[in-house]
Amino acid sequence: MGAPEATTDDRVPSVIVSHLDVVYKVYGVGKTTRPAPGADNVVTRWINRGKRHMGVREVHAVKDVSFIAYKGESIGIVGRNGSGKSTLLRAVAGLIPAANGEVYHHGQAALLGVSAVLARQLTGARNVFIGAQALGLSKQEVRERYKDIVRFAGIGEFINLPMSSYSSGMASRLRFAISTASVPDILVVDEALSTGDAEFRQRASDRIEEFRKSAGTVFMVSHNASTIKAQCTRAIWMEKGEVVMDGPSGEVVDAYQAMVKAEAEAKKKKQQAAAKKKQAKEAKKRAAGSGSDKEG
Ligand SMILES: Nc1ncnc2c1ncn2[C@@H]1O[C@H](COP(=O)(O)OP(=O)(O)OP(=O)(O)O)[C@@H](O)[C@H]1O
Repeated sequence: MGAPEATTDDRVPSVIVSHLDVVYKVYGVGKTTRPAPGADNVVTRWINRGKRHMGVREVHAVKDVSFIAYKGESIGIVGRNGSGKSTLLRAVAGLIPAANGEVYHHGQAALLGVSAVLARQLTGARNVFIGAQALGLSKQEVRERYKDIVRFAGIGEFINLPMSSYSSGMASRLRFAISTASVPDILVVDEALSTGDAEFRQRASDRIEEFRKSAGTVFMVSHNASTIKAQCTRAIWMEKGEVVMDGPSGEVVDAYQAMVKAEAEAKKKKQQAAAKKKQAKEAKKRAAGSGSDKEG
């Protein structure tokens, strides 16, 4: 299925993904390279000296993906584990290079997540400054927004304690609050809404919705398909690195969930059939055993 029909002609593209391929190279897997049979002689060994090539495995995580995202859209990516959702988001945020194809941005893209720069041994307060500055805010801007960030995180006095003493919910709330202190044109959210309590999730989704309405573009991944349905205007279903469906979030999520359900039912049926077969085999064995006992 193609991208959703334009409802108006004045939609403004924010991200254009054109025939995008992302390939990971995993080094050090498999066997060392061996010379071809018959070629293992002094000369080839000398030529290959020092080249103890470990195998390189390529993982083609995103395959020939194309779509256009518009301002004011929130796009959820659904798909099973390993289907390429996070890789696609990271490529959209400009964090992974394309092996082929292009990603064009109209505006600044940022992955929601400052985890990499935060330090667990430092206080939440210190991390607010580190994280917000990493997002490009000046010290003065962080000072101005500090109270808002802390209020949004809702962690009270804990802000003055090291982050290592936080529960995972508290840490993720603070990360979210810091990450959204500076709002880019294109916001990429990777599973941020799955943590925290219901109240925080609501506030987080309100913040994302506000951002979308102010003509930003939001991309998000969530393993919870209902989050995508509730939060997004559009969804893209990925399967083995390829786009299976792209359209209104309700339709795409329903189709994805129907596939997951059908697969689970088929698996259950297969397991039941296998169990039945095993039972029949055991019964046959027992019957044969008792027959030979009688004979004996
Ligand atoms: N850094 C990496 N190096 C090598 N392979 C990777 C790397 N990151 C992801 N992959 C592989 O790329 C494929 C897509 O992974 P990706 O994390 O994008 O999928 P996903 O749909 O987000 O998965 P999940 O739902 O489990 O988070 C998988 O086969 C994964 O093993």
